[in-house]
Order: sequence, then structure tokens, then C-alpha cells
Amino acid sequence: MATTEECHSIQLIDGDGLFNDVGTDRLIKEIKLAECGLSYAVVAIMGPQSSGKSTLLNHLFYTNFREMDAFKGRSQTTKGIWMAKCAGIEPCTLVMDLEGTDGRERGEDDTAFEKQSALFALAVSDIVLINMWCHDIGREQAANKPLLKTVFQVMMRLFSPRKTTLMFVIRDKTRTPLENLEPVLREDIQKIWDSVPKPQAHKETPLSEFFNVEVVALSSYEEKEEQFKEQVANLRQRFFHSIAPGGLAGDRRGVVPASGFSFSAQQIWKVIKENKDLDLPAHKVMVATVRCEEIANEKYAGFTANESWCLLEEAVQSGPVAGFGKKLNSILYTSLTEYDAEATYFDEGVRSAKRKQLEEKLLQLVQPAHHAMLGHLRSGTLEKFKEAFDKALNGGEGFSVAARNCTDACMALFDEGYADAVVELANWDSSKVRDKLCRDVDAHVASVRAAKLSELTSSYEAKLNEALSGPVEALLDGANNDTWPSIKKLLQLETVSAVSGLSDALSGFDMDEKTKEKMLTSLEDHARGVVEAKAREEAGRALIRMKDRFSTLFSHDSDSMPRVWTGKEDIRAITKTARSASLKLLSVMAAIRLDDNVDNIENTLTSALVDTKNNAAVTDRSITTFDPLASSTWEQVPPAKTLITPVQCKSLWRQFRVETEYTVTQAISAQEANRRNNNWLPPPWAIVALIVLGFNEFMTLLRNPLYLGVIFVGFLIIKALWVQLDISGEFRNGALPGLLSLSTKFLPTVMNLLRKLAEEGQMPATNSSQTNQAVASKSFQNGSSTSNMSSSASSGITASENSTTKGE
Ligand SMILES: Nc1nc2c(ncn2[C@@H]2O[C@H](COP(=O)(O)OP(=O)(O)OP(=O)(O)O)[C@@H](O)[C@H]2O)c(=O)[nH]1
Repeated sequence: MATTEECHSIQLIDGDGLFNDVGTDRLIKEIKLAECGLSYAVVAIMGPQSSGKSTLLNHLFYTNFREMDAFKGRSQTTKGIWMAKCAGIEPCTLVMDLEGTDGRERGEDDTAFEKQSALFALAVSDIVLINMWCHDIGREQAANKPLLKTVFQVMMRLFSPRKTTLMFVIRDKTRTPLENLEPVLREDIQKIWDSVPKPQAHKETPLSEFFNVEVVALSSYEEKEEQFKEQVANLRQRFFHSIAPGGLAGDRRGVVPASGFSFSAQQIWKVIKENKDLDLPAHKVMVATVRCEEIANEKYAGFTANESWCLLEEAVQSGPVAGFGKKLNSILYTSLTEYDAEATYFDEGVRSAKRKQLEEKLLQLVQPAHHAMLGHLRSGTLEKFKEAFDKALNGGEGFSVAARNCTDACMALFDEGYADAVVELANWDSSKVRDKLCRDVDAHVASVRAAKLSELTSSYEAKLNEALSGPVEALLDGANNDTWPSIKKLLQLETVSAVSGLSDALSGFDMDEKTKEKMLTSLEDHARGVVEAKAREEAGRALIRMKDRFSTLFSHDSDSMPRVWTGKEDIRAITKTARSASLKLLSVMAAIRLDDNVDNIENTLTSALVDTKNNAAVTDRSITTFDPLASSTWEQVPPAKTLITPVQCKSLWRQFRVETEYTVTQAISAQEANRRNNNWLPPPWAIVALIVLGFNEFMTLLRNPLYLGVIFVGFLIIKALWVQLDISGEFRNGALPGLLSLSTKFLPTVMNLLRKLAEEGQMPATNSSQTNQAVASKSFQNGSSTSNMSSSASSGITASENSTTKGE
């Protein structure tokens, strides 16, 4: 036979009942049975031992089952069950050669294997050939009768019939035509069927419900080989397209998909061996469950090893992947489509349940990657939002409008990104990630808003600080009756301007009126605070300011010119004016007067510190007199508005008086000194007496010009000494110190004068004119140095300086 090599047979179950799973799997793989789905058929042959079964199969299906050597005598060749693929028959057909029945080798009583193998063949095959000798037909003791009985009995154990085709192959056909043999055979079969005990459910079930009975007769292979071969060739034709409607196995039922054949056969044999009932429908479900599970696991493993998936999973760890959803969906669909293709012929319920499980497992596997992708999407969108928001704000867009627009754009961007990353199989809820993004965006908007608002407030506060601090300081410095009204006006003006500016700026923030009002009020309070703080700061310097004001007024006249204490000034009046101006300053600085409240501070201070009567009381420290300043609060002024308390005022005033006392004393001394300097002329009566008594001498001088010349020279010498010795300057500090100083200076000065005169006398006549100039210049320098000396000698009092200059 040409094709026997191609279709080698395997021992499916050995003589000891051991199932050859490895061999079966190998055969199935070899003949690619798994790809056949339901398009395959299984044929089995039963019959007495050495009845030419193997010979028939090998001729019919071009298989290579072992045949008995005709010359060695009849003995068992086929042990257990063998299986091979029928060569050249479509669809793929498997054939099983069963161990012969009534075998002498197992003994008459050992029919267990026979029954088991019969049941197995019926459970697995679509067509069962029953090989029988022609001469056994109609015989009571026919060899195939027990076999048929067994077949029918075990068939009852299959729960539901598969509608197996039983083909009776009559061997060694005699001259009796088949038309005559067949009815006898069918009658025999019917009798046996009727005689078989059946379960209640199948008591009345006809044979045709379980079996299609076919009968063929073949000539003897040994005697009429040519005829035999011809008949077999014809019979072979009937096995083509056997599963098609009208074919030999056209109405078979409950077929196990080809990929589950090996497992199914193995399980069926296992159940049969354990002598359990073989529930074919349940078995089908079981096979489907196992196989679908296997396929699903295979697909899952295939998915995890899929290169595209591995790359995608790796890529998404480090950043967003464009088209993530599309890529992932494609890989997932491929796996599931493969599963569907392989599991398609298995029980639908089982198949879809396992598909669902596979889906769930795959989704569980990809979920972290999807989650990572959403994470990237969320953080990326947030970053883009921040950027766009920043840009919009810098571009001058209103805060609320910018926030709204950017948020909308950001959410749209997220939705777009999510659509790109969505896993179609999964019904994952994106709302959590979306909500988180919303929260992040809102938090960012809130923080930027807070920062912007604080920036705005700070800028307006800084503007107010600048606009108020300096002017308030200047106003307080020049404290007068208008100081506080002016400060109040300034505060009002600046506050209104700042509040309106801030209010305009806040309009872009879409704020509720209450918050806005609060912010504006806070700005107003700040402005007030600036003024109050400045006032407090200035109050701390009240003493210095008072002293400054006092010394300004005391040392300068009404034209702001430095005062010269000539002796005509009324120091008492000047002091009083200067003190009252300082007191005015103190009273202005004593309290904050930004409200319309009227207070009595100035009057209280004036009456307590300046008025002579009260002044006396202060100096006397009389315990019986009421002291209005012995308090830490002012009447009508709340403590918060008090800058200098009455007690502090009193203490400040005392300090002020002590510290200004010296200036006044100095002024008085300077005035007295000046007065003394100007009184060097004798009294008028002495001058009159001098004129009267010295008239004669005066006339003598007039009459004699020589005397006049002598007097003139004497005058020059005295004048020169007066200037050189700075006599008026020396006597400024009193007569005694003056005399002492003069006595030490007199002799060197005279000597100096004489030396100069001598030097000038020796000078040549030609240089006389230059010498005269030099002397004049020297004399000028001497004069100015004297002036400087006297100036430095003066004790810094302008009045005495002037008097010295005047004296010169
Ligand atoms: N009379 C007769 N003998 C045949 C026929 N076909 C085969 N034989 C002979 O029968 C003997 C047994 O043939 P096998 O094909 O081995 O029989 P078998 O039923 O497979 O035998 P086991 O496997 O041992 O059960 C051989 O010697 C064959 O030559 C036939 O059509 N008529």
C-alpha cells in the first residue's frame, strides 16, 4: 500500500488498559488534528479475534495495522486499542482497531476489557464497524451475538445517545445475495436490542434512536482477493465526507472539538476504567472546561510574552505613550480572537465563561500600565494647565476668566488624552483620576489666587506706606493746630485712592462682596495703622523734636536768621515763646486724633506746665495742689489712641526744661558779656567832666601841632598793642583772667612789634613800596587770625562771636 508509511498507527490503549497520552498527543500534533475543529470523524472496528479486522482497515483506510500472518495460523495480533489516521480521506478521519472479542488469550470469563473497549469505542466513535462472518448470520450461537449484546448494554450507560452508525461488515460473503442476508441480520439485531435490559428512561426507545444500522458484505480476502479489494474500494468511497449531511455519520451528535479529542478520550477511558457511568453531556462540559481553561492560559501566557505589550508596558513606566489605548486594545483583541478561534467548538457556556475569566485576567494584568498612563496624563495635563494659566495671567487676562478658560481647556485636554488611552474591553471609571485632576487644578488656582491677592494687597500697602510715612512725619515735625486735620485729610485721600485701586484690581477675581469688603477694610485699617505707627514712632522722639523746635525758635529770629544776643533781646519772652511752641508739639504728639473726637490735652498741658501759677505748683511739688498730669490717661482719649500719657508728658517736660536750661543760661551770659563789652566808655557825666576839665589841655594841643603828632603816634602804638594783644577778647572772660593773660603776652608782643619796625627800617628804599604792601597784607592776616582766635575763644554762642567782630 502506497500510503502506509505516512499513516503509522499508535497503540492508544495497551493490553493492560493503559492510555498512551504521550503517543496520542504526538499523533494528534503530527496530523494537525487540533486545527480541524469539528471537521473530523472517528471510526472503530469490533469483531471476533482474527476475523480480518486489521486486513480490512488497512485496505479500506490505507493504514498499517498489524495483520496476522496467514501462514502462522490464527492467533491474537491486536492487543488493546490501536489508532491511526485514515490516509487520503476528507475530513480528517481517525480509525481505531480494537482487540478482538471472544479472545482465547483472556479466557472465556474475562470479558471486562471487551466491555470497556466496546464502551470506549461507542463513546468516542462516529462510526463503528462490526466485523462478522457471513456464516454467523441467523445462527443462534453466532460469535457476534455476545458482542452486540455488550454494545447495546454499554450504550445505555452513555446517558444520551450519540447516534452512532453501526456498520455490519459481513465477511466471506457467500453466494446468498445481501438482500436476503440483511433482513435476517436486522432481525437478529432487533432481537438482541429487545433482549437487552434498559433503564426506565429508555424502555421504549427504539434502536434507531441510538444507532444507524448499515450492512455491507465483502467477499473473502483470502479466496477472492480481487473482488474483496474492489468491494473495499467502493466501501472506502462512503467514508469520504462522512460527517456531511447524508454521510455515514451525518446525524452524529455531541462531538468533542478536535483539540479536545485527546483529553476527552483519555478522560472517557479513565471513567470507564473506574467503572463509573459515563455521562457524555457532562463529559463534554468537563472537556470544554479543561480545554477552554488550557486555551485561555495559553493566550494569557502568550499575551505576557507579547513583545508589543512588553514594550508598551516598559514605555509607559517612563512617560505617556501616544495611542496607548489603540495599541493595547489591538494586543488584547488579538489574544481574545485567538482564544475564540480555538475555543469556538466547545460548549458555549463554558467557552464564554472562560473567555470572561481570560478577559478579567488580561485586564488585571494591563491595569497598572493603564493606571500609569492615566497618572502621566493627569500630571502632564496639570503641568500644561499651570503653564497656560501662568501665560494667561501674564498676558493680562482677568484671574477668574483665565482660571475658567484654562480649567475648561485642561479638562478637555484630559478627556482627549483619556479617549486615546481608553481600554475598550474594560469599563474602568476614569472619574477618580478626573476628579483628582480637578482637585489639583482647583488647588493650584486657589494657591495662585492667594498669592496674587497677597501680592496685590502688599503692593497697595507698600504704596500706602510710601504715601503716608514721609508726609505724616513731616506734618508731625511741624506740629501745629492743623497737623492732625492735615494728617486726617492725607489719610483719607490716600486711603480712597488705594481702596479704589485695589477694588478695581479685585474685580477680575470674581470675589463675593463680603470678602472684597473685608479686604478693602483691611487696607483702610492698614493705612490707619501706618499713620498710627508713624505717630507712635514720632512720639518716641518727642523730646528731641521739642528740643529742636526750642533751639530753632530760641536761636533764630522771626526771619530765621541766627540770633545775636546784643543785649536788647527779651530772653524771657523768647524762651516763653519757644517753650510754648515745644509744648504745642508735645500736645500734638500726645495722642492720635484721626477721629472727630475733641480733647483737652493742649489746655491741660499749658495750664499744668506753662502757666506761672501751676508752674509754681509743679516746682513747689505741693501735695495740696491738684496735678492734672498725675494720670496715665487723658480725658476723652482712649488708651489705644494715647501716644504720650500725662505722666510721661510731665516727665518729658521736666527733662526738656533741664536740657534747654543751659541754652537759656548761655544766652543770658552771652547777653551780659556783650553788654559789658559795649560799656567800655565812661559814664556820660565823666565824659562831660573830662571835656570841662580837659578843655585847656585840648586847646594847648590844638595850638601846638607837635603835641598832636606825638599824641597821634601814641594812639597808633596803643591801637597796635590793642589789636595784637586782643585786649577786648582777653577781658571777655573777666578782668582777672584778662589781666593775667595780658601780663604774659605783653612783653613778647612789644618785642615782636619793635623787631618788625627794625626790619622794616633796614629795607632798601627801592623796595619800600612792596614792603608797604607786605606789611599791609600781614597786618590784614593778623587782623583776621585775631578774629579767628577770638571766634574760637568764644564759647560757641553766636551773640558773643558777633560782639567780638563788632569790637574789632
Ligand atoms: N477467510 C478469510 N480470512 C481472512 C480474510 N481477511 C483476512 N483473513 C485472514 O485472517 C487472518 C487474520 O487476519 P487479521 O486481519 O490479522 O485479523 P484480525 O481480526 O485483525 O485479528 P486480531 O487482530 O488478532 O483480532 C489472516 O491470516 C488473514 O489472512 C477474509 O476476508 N476471509
